[in-house]
Amino acid sequence: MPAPTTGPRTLYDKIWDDHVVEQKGDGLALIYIDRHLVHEVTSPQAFEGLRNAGRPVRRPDCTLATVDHNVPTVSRKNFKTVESFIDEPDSRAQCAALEENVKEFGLTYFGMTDKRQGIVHIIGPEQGFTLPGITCVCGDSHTSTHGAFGSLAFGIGTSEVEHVLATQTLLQRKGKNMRITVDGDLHEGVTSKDVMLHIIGVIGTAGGTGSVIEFAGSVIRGFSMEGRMSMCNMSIEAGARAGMVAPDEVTFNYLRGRPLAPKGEVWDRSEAYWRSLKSDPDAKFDIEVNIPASDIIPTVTWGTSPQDVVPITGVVPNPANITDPVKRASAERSLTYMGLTPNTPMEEIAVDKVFIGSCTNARIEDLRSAARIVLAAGPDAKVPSSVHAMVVPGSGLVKKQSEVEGLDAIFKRAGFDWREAGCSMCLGMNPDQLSPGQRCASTSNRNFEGRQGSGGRTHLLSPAMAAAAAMTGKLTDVRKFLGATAEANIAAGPKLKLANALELMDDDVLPPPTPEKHATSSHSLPSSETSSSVEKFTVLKGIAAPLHTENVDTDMIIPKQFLKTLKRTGLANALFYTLRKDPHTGADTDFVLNREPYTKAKILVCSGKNFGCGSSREHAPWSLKDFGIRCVIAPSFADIFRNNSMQNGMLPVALPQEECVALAEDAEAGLELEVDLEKQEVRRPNGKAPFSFTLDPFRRHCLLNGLDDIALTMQDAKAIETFEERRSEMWPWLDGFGYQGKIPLSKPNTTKKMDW
Ligand SMILES: CC(C)[C@H](C(=O)O)[C@@H](O)C(=O)O
Ligand code: SF4
Repeated sequence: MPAPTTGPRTLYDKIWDDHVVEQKGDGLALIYIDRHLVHEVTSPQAFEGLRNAGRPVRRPDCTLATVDHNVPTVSRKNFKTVESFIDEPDSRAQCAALEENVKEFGLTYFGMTDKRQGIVHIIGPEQGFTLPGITCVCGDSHTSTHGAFGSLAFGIGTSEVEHVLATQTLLQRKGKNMRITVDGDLHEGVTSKDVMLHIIGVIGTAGGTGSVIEFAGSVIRGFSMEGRMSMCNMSIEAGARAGMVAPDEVTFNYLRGRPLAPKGEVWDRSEAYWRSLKSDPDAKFDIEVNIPASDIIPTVTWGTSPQDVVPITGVVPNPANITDPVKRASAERSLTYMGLTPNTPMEEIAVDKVFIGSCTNARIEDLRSAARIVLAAGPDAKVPSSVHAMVVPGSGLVKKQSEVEGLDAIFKRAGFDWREAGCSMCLGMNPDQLSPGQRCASTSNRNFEGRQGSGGRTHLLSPAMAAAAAMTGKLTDVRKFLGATAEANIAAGPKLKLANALELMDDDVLPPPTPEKHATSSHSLPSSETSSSVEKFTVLKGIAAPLHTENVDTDMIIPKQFLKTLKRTGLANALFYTLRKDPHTGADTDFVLNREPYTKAKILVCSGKNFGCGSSREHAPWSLKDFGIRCVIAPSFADIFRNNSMQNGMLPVALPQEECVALAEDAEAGLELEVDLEKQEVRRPNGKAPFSFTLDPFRRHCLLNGLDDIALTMQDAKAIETFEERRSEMWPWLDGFGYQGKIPLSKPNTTKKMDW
């Protein structure tokens, strides 16, 4: 057994210690993964890797798949097959590929006709697949959502998806412990979404980089599981690897009776363990942030980064007041993109679309809070004809519950569009998209350029605020929908029958999955003979392209339309597509990578902080590599992007900002740089002194030798088997996740109290 952290421990330390299979030194460890969620966008290349290597999925009983990003949200009444239902060929191909893969590898799958289908981060908790104390991963950045249960949950790239499918483990470096405490009383109208947007505004989108955030304080304790999930969901927008909340009565009450949660005596045992999952009173956090609840009022974003927040009572900021030139230029660009004039009151901004949905805010409580505002507007209030407002429940079960409760009728009566479950307009990989110039009040989590559709403008806000915007046609302080008149309108509205979600989960027995081709292997790892596909990185000399942008998000590196590929290659043209192509003519712009000599760049030097923030798409490093860039130099990197790069033989070099600025000047002059990984230095032209950098020794060794993680992990087969034996003894509820025959299933407990 590896040595656990000594002394008082944080919740993160405890979960980490409980999952270390093999300590690799220098903070790096092979950790066991208890739960793996899979969706259609980031899995095809991983399954292909398994297929090519003849590897089975090691733990189908710990793996759950669904389709969410590409699915159309129109009625499925006439659904026959994915092939006939999805018009767009690439979306169709990705969904069809997942259907094939789950059959071939024998995985449990909630497909488009299954009422449990939905956004991967909604269905995991809903089913009780997500549990306290577990490690949970998915090829998706918002896996952080599941941390709300007191689990260590984080997004991974496609190479890591393959690694987990094959070995049920991951090589991970332990992050920093960060605690954000929100204490005090919240003002009326302030929700968990406002709290989180406010936090991101305070710490910035790189504020949590390298850390796992534990959310604490009376405000978080007072939130429901839905509220906690919304907060942990957006930990990724705060730059963190994961977010978590210690489990408590709220958590246990939510989980009790869920189809895949432990039952009977096993429940009692698991609950006793879960109660030990909290940070020790003297545990040390590397970073502590305290936020007074009284500082927060309903919040909305004005720009193209989630940190661009302002109270709804505020005005559009004026870039002229920003002294840092990179930041000022970014703000100016954002305002131009958003079509906003400095100093405009936020409440004067008219919207064309309202989107209530996404893994941040498409749970039952979110829809109830939006419906409440619609009711508060009065019996005859309607969404103005200039606005298209849509509600997209996060899962088939959320949809069903809302319909039993009558929420759909409230929305439809007021003129909202009521849709089927999926990611929808959060990202617009399906037909739900903004047109250029359209402005949307959105309950999702990212307001990046082009996120909801090329040229589309996104303002992030809470479900209640989104509903208020839908009713008025402009961004609106939700507090205008509170008070005596609002209460009278709600009281006079339709009587709602609050339903119990558990009663709708009648098909709680999952058939044991049976693979069509690959035998499942629960106790032996496949051989490590497959040759490594990772290119060695030793010395790289070449043209460096300068980039002066803060927060280079992954949607900017490669927009969503290119995520529909089933391959890892052919993405060179997709790199920085929206910056490289004129949206109207399709002609090349004068973006740096379109100019000589940078069309041949091998290195990218970014002078602004936070390169690669946003999604877990490995397509970002794939497209850089395909273009010919194998090294990015920047002041800081988002964690997932950094990992994804190294999985592909690429080197992310973090240097102090002033050194990045100096290298960008060399690059501007068209001079070559030389990156030497052995010596850990970046050599500059004209005899200027080199800059040193450090990379952790293990990753450096792997890159220098072109070693691939899966082959390395195969060598730890014995340790993994030993870990699994111990896991079955200590946490038996983690084996089999409720498959018939493993853990006896009883009918759900239906006594849960329901509140608005
Ligand atoms: C497609 C997926 C890789 C991506 C993510 O990781 O976040 C998506 O869910 C998103 O929200 O951009
Ligand atoms: S952030 Fe949006 S696109 Fe990504 S998983 Fe959540 S709902 Fe889907």
